[in-house]
Amino acid sequence: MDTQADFFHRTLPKVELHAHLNGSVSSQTIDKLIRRKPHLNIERSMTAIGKGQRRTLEECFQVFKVIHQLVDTEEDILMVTTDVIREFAADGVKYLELRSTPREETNTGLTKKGYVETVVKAIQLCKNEGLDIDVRCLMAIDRRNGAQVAMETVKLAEEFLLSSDGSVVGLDLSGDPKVGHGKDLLPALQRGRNSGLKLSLHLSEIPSQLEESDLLLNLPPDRIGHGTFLHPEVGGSQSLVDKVLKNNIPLELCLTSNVKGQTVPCYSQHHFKYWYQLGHPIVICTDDKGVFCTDLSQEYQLVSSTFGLSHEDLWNLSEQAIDCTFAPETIKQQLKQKWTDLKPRLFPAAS
Ligand SMILES: CNc1ncnc2c1ncn2[C@@H]1O[C@H](COP(=O)(O)O)[C@@H](O)[C@H]1O
Ligand SMILES: [Zn+2]
Repeated sequence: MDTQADFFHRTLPKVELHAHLNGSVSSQTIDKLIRRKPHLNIERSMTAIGKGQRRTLEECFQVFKVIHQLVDTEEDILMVTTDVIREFAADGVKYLELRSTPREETNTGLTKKGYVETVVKAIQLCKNEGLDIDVRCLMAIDRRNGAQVAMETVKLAEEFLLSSDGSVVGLDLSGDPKVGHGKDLLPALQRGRNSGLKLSLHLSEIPSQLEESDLLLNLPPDRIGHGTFLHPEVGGSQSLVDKVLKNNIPLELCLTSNVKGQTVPCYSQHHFKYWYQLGHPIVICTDDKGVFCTDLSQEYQLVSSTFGLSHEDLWNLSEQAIDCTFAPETIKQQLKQKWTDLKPRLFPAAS
C-alpha cells in the first residue's frame, strides 16, 4: 500500500450508508468504556476481529452482545455516537447514515425512546461542532425480536420522522440472518414504507433465503444490505436479480465484513464484481468498522486493489453513492457540488 494511494483514498470524499452504530465503535472508545465498567471484565480483544482473523457469523453476533454490555446508559450512547461520527468525518466521509437498534435497559432505566433521542442529540451536537459531515439515522429492526417489536420500532420511527428535524429517515432490517423469518415482519415494514420511512434491508446475507428475499423484494426496499447470495452463481436466482435490476435497488457492499464473517471466501470472489459489471448502483460501506477493524478509506482501497479500479473509477463510485442516500433532493445537490469543488484536489492535472 503506497502513501500516494493512502492520501487518495483518505482524501476522496465519501458517502457511508451501511454502518451499525454499536459495530462501529473504535478501539479507543472501547477502552474508555472498559475503564468506565471494570467490573464487567471485558477485554478489548473480545470486541473486535483483528487483521487476518476470521469468525463465523454466529461468533460475530456474540461480539455485538459484548459491546451491548459496555454501551448501556444514555451517557455511553452519547459518547459512542459522537465518537463514531467524528471518526467517520476524519476519514473523509461527508454524508453518513448510521443505523442502530433501539434498546431498552431495565437496569439503567434507558427506554427505547430515550435511546433514539440520545442518538439524535449526538447528531445535533456534532452538527454544532461544525464537522464537515451530514448525518442521518435509520432505526433498526432486529429480526430476532419478532413481529410485535418490529411494529413498535416502526411506530417509534414514525414519531421521530416527524420530530427529529430530518435526522431519522428510515428503517433497517438486520440481526442474525439465521433467526426468524422476514415474512413475519412484512406488515411492519409495509407500514413504515407507507409512512414515508425509507427501507434498507439486509437481504440474502447467507445462502438459502430465496423465498424470504423474494417476499422482501416485493415491498420493494429502497436499498439492499449485502445481497451476497442473490445471483444464480452462488445459489440465488435470475428472477431475484431481475427484481433488483427492474426496481434499480442499490446494493450496500461491505467487503471486509463479508470476508471476516466468512460469508464470502476471499476478496476476489466478492459479489462486488458481479454487480459492478452489470453497471448496477452499488455503494461501498463498512458495516461494522469497529468490530471488523476497518474504515471506509480502507474499503475503497480494497476494492481498487482487488478489482483493479482506477482513481477515476473510485471517484465515480463515491459520487454515484450520493444518489443512493435517503437525503432530501436539496442535500443531494449540495453534496454533488461539494464533490465538484473537491475534485481538483485529487485530480490536479485535470483541473
Ligand atoms: C455482520 N453482519 C450483520 N448482519 C446482520 N446484522 C448485523 C450485522 N452487523 C451488525 N448487525 C446488527 O447491528 C447490531 C449492532 O449495532 P446496533 O446495536 O444496532 O447499533 C447487531 O446486534 C445486529 O443486530
Ligand atoms: Zn449490516
